[in-house]
Amino acid sequence: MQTKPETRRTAIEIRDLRVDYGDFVAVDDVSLQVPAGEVFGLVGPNGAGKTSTFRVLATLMEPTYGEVFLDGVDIQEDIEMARRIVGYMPDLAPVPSDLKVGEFLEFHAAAYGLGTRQQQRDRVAECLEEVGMTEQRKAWCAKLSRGQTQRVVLAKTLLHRPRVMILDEPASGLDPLARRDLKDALRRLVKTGATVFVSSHILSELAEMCTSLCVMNRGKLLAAGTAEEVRRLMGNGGRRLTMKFVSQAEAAADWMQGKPGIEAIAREGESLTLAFAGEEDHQAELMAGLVMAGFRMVSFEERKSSFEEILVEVAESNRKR
Ligand SMILES: Nc1ncnc2c1ncn2[C@@H]1O[C@H](COP(=O)(O)OP(=O)(O)OP(=O)(O)O)[C@@H](O)[C@H]1O
Repeated sequence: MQTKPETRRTAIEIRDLRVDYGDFVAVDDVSLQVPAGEVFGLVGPNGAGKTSTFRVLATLMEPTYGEVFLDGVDIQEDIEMARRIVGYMPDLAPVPSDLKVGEFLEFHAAAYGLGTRQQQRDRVAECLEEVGMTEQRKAWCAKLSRGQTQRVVLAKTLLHRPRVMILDEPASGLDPLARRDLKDALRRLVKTGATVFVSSHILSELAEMCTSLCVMNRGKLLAAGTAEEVRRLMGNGGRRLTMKFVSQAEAAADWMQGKPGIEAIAREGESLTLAFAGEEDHQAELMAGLVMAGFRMVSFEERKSSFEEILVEVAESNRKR
């Protein structure tokens, strides 16, 4: 029996979002849909426009133009409802040094109007448990480590049971163990039906915790999808071809100049590494041509550019401008 594919509702929809600071365009016509239940990553180098995008989603800033829908609610039409839906954890959010963890969270539970005092305390206990900080309830905020502080701020973000969580660089400065705990907490959250949109400028931080992701650079969205789809889209199928010759590598490099798909050739001794973006046919013609021209090849290896390499190239191309 065939089952109908499940269509998931869209938790975050961004349409033609633009954010200007004076003459400077920080977010440039970004459109994106994030299905419910995802841990969705936003990757980009410093200054890409991640925080500006997130601040609009969190209703902290009005866009120059564009629309944002959270769980179907137009955040500019119904800001009150949007604020009930969204939970925002800013980059390096401060915690008050003169409060204990429990006091800090109870203050916010009261500010959110989360029922009676007892219900507020119970909710604080649940959120502390969710982030693995139950034992620190009586600790002074000032005494917390960086990872513990991040977790307390995450607990604060969870208090009002947001259906859409916007987390700006939550893993920055965390050690691998704390990152794993964060990943587990996010996975648990999406199982309860929440959607998480999380940013980082370091892909490896996100790759392990996200189901899908998008890449932003200089205000523009470059690609979105699974890590593999994004790699394909951004790398333009880019791959490295490495070949080793018995001799005459330099002559082989001359012979290959200008052939279809070759973007760059680097030589090291009798080895050549090609940045190659051509079709498979071009690759086959290249190999056959080399052999027919009499170049004696010892080995030939194809390697796809890793996603991290593509991101580094993006960041470096910014620097060169
Ligand atoms: N209030 C502001 N006034 C003027 N320019 C701003 C303002 N806020 C951000 N910018 C600029 O907008 C661009 C995008 O900044 P944004 O903070 O959104 O990027 P980001 O991807 O979060 O960067 P980072 O990873 O460094 O935090 C940057 O060039 C930044 O200098």
